[in-house]
Amino acid sequence: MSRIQSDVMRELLKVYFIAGSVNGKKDLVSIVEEAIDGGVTLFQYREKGNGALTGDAKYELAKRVQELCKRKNIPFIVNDDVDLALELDADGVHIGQEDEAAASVREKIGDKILGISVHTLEQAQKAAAQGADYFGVGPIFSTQSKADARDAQGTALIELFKNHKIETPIVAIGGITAENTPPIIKAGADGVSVISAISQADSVYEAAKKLKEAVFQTV
Ligand SMILES: C=C1C=NC(C(F)(F)F)=NC1=N
Ligand SMILES: [Mg+2]
Repeated sequence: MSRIQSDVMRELLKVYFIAGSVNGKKDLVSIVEEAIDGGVTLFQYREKGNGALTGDAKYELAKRVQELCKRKNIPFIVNDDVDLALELDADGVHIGQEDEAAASVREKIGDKILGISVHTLEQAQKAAAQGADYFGVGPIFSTQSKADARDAQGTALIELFKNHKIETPIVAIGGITAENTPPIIKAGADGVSVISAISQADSVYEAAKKLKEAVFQTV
């Protein structure tokens, strides 16, 4: 296996759904199935926040969601927990600046997908040098999903990266909805990632479908 091509990565990032057991109104497997049927292109298992699962319960749920993603041909990414990603043979991991160093994660995961949250041009340049396959950039708008989120930054950082000819695929995150997606894509993001806009929707299927339309209708 070799590292993912950036044009393939850009396609996967179009509608990137992120969720764990605490984010939805019903069981995670049903939510993820509906989201994928609605048009989600990539899934990240992020088990975080009050009441988040740990240990065997976390492993069992992750395995069930991974099996669903396999059936639906959607890559399965694990947030933060590199050991869990390796145990499951997940398709990749996503890490933040305060998680394990990117170089050592790349060492452990081989050619799997490595996503890194970046908040400055310097962090982006460093992350690219350490083998990031994509950047998570945000929060674009204020978010309810991350207790320790930084201040909302709008699309400024996406535009800065594009002006500096950063080649690494970029997915925006933070308070994103179908309504506020067009300017994010226009600013140069390859896709949008969401938690609540899909996981908290009355119709998960419709929310995913609307988000996909918002991304693909923005030229
Ligand atoms: C904190 C995060 C920031 N960005 C992303 C992603 F959208 F995948 F890039 N995932 C996270 N868990
Ligand atoms: Mg993290």
